[in-house]
Amino acid sequence: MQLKLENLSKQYNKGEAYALDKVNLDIKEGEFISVLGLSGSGKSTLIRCINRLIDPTDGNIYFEEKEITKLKGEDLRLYRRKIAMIFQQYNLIPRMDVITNVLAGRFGYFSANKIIFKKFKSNEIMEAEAALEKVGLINFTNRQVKTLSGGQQQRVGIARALLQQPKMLLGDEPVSSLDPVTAEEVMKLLWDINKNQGITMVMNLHTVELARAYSKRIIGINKGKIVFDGSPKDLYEIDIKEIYR
Ligand SMILES: Nc1ncnc2c1ncn2[C@@H]1O[C@H](COP(=O)(O)OP(=O)(O)OP(=O)(O)O)[C@@H](O)[C@H]1O
Repeated sequence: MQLKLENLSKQYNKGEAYALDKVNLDIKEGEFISVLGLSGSGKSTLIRCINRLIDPTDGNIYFEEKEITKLKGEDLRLYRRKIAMIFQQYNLIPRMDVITNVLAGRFGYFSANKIIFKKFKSNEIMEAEAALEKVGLINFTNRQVKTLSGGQQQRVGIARALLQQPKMLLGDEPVSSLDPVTAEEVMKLLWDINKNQGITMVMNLHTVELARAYSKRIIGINKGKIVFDGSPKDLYEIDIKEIYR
């Protein structure tokens, strides 16, 4: 198993409802998983616990058989390099050019200052160009990010994630800000990367249609609990009602 969650719970504030409630989940290397649920159901909390952007209140997380629930410092940094993330609002530096934004992937989770003052080596630049080639943006390396369309910006986000050479890619509603056609194109790109590079995908998605079309496994969350875990063909109307109840 690549990732194992055992009774994972998250309560942000004492007395409040649990955002995640005793979640158990096994993820194999190379899976393409979509996570569905209402706004506030706990989708973001789930993926942010996986990459330890937030600390779970209870339970355990194992990655490649190693417990990572309480990693700190350098160990946590090394773990996070293996788990890349893409976001609904892309989280790029709009004023900077495409290639610099991609090179930020070198830092895993980056700070703008570090990038501005960093001199990159030629092999790092070649890697960034290769990532841009993969996402179809090789002719945009010197363009300021803010001049790109939403779909192109998310491609930059994906290229940046690839530069981390991750084993798993997490997406927090990565196509929710895009029009339906562009959303499909970005999903197709993620699907290709999953197929060709074997990177495990866990994507929070906002439509059942996208989840059905691009993932092999769908996880439905309602009020912090997993209420569906199966293949798209086993997702019936009654399951969808349960997820969006
Ligand atoms: N930093 C926080 N502090 C307190 N409560 C939080 C925090 N982040 C999330 N929550 C709460 O935890 C619950 C789950 O939120 P989460 O963001 O994980 O849901 P989601 O399914 O990703 O929703 P959305 O699609 O709207 O982002 C919600 O009730 C939310 O209000």
